[in-house]
Amino acid sequence: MRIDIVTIFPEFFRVLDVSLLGRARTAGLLDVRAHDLRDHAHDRHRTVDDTPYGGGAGMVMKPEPWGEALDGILDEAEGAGETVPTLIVPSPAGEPFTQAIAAELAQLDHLVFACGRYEGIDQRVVDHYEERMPVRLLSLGDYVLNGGEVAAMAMIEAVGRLVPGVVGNPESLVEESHEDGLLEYPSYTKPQVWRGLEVPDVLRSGNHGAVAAWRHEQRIERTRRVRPDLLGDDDA
Ligand SMILES: OB(O)c1ccc2cc[nH]c2c1
Repeated sequence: MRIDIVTIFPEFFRVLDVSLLGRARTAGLLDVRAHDLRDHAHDRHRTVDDTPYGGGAGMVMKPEPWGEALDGILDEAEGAGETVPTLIVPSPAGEPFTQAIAAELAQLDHLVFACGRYEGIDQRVVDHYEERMPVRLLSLGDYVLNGGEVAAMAMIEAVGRLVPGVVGNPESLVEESHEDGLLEYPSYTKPQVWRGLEVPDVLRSGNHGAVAAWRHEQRIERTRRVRPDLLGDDDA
């Protein structure tokens, strides 16, 4: 999977050179490229924002630098005969980003993240590129960050780890929270007793069926307690 990120803070994404995603990049499973939006602003001050039409506080990101940056990525993909990438725009006004959407995006060949700042990106950028490629406005949750970079980082990690081969043992992706609508079961490791707290006996029983049943019940109980909204009416 190729991932392009357009941002005024490309250095923010250097962290993707380490850990799991760093190894995936080295292995050629992920090709992540951060682009500086200011490289596409050609005035002396490399201006990427301006005052909002209609007034109001703050600044809006100008459409021209975005057009040049996104055209460059699109034209390269089209010139190489590649599939049209999907544009992801992190936004508090977007649809909630979920594990299901992460799994859906992990099937694609090429994602482009447009990281806004200030009061956001001129709406005509989304309107224009909806004519050329799939566009998804996605929100991390019902809160507001100062820009799209943190949200993009979270989404890239959630998607990237689902790309086949990135996680060494695919089994570790099964029964994770939200993978199948339930939260994950509690996990334990040695020592058997820690500060007077014991590991549940069933986990040391060697009875795999009993362990599986206990874990499933724990998932339902935890989901019912913490996230009843994830359960259907007859399970809540
Ligand atoms: O909360 B967010 O996901 C988010 C995304 C993009 C921008 C741009 C300016 N503020 C933003 C907030």
